[in-house]
Amino acid sequence: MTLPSTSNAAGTAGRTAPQHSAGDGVLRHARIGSLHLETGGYLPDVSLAYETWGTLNADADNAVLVAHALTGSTHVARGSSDEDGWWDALVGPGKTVDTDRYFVVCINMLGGCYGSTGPSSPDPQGLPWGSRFPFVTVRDSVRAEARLADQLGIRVWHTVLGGSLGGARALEWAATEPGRVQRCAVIACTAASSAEQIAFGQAQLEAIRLDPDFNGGDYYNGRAPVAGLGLARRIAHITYRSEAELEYRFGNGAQLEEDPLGSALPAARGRYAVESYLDHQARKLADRFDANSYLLLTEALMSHNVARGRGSVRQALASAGAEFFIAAVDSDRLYLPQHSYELAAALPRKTGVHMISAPIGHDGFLTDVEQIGVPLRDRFFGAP
Ligand SMILES: CC(=O)SCCNC(=O)CCNC(=O)[C@H](O)C(C)(C)COP(=O)(O)OP(=O)(O)OC[C@H]1O[C@@H](n2cnc3c(N)ncnc32)[C@H](O)[C@@H]1OP(=O)(O)O
Ligand SMILES: N[C@@H](CCO)C(=O)O
Repeated sequence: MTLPSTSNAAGTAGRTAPQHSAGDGVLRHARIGSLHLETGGYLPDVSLAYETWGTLNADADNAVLVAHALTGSTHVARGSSDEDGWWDALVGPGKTVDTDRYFVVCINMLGGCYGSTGPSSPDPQGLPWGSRFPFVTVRDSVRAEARLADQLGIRVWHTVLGGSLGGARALEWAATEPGRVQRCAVIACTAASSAEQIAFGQAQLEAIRLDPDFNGGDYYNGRAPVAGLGLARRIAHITYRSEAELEYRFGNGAQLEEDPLGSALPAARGRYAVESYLDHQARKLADRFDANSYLLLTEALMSHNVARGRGSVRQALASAGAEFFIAAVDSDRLYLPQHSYELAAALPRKTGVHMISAPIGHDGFLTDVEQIGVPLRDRFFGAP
């Protein structure tokens, strides 16, 4: 298994402001100090990985934070390396989030495996944290990200936006740091995880934990639990796609290259096309993601509840100074549009829900993101 870099080595020392205002989509690390976590855990030395694009202006009022989804990285847009970004259609020169005008920042979530301190990072003794890495919440990550914003000289975000887990982070930013978020876009996400979302998450967690190679989370000196992680991804991926899309693309047919004449019974051959597709998704994720980070971020998402400790959702967001943009995917069977309407109804100011019309389901917030380009530009990113 190839793991992305999880180095704790900070590219910038201590709490001094990094000397870069012009960004280029290059991975950087910032040490933000120790963190006491919401549920009692403690991390003595936290490093956050991030990328930036564009230039922070003299008034520092053009900074935009983009939050990635569950398995996303900091690479939201192309940079000097030309490697594709996961929201290239939305973020870049001349795009809705125009990197010629805005200073765009994307931070790997605390506990992730794209460079921020996570379970595969070394503890103070130099050993991987593994099973000893504490439970983190979306709120913990926001508190950590706020320290990085301080280091970058960003007192207030022009906009914070994200989809799915990234939407949860954006919403939590608006509630946790109400004075620091002017605009907030929550896409394909809700105010709190539902029972069904938690249930899907739990099945994924069990798949990983039951892999003998998981070893309670301490597997860094042995084989990684790729089978468990792959099974978790299969379960998740089914929820990310719609029944109609799977039917249209794969039906009940056999995997074609194994059955060029289309004559075999897939059941007899043991492999349907949709199985092959899920196997591919499983392998792809297991090749790029750490199982402990997958567990940790999934648990963080399961615990997402912007109202926790703040009364109702309405009360939690009452003091949020941000203007909101809420979007959902019409075919999403994981983050139901109805829940986005409920979130919109709880906001301090009347806000509609922009509907992304895509047949594929939840992943539509990635594959069809261009559909929010115009409304988001109209609402948040109009003329300078
Ligand atoms: C390094 C990083 O990737 S950072 C992370 C960035 N990504 C993110 O933030 C989100 C994570 N990404 C994703 O979830 C997905 O990549 C998405 C949602 C963006 C992709 O969605 P889509 O474009 O609809 O891709 P789709 O689900 O059709 O999958 C296509 C893949 O399935 C493969 N495939 C299609 N049918 C079959 C089949 N019958 N058997 C086997 N494989 C198949 C394709 O060959 C293709 O493979 P590839 O991705 O290796 O090129
Ligand atoms: N496909 C996305 C969906 C999560 O919302 C991901 O892997 O991050």
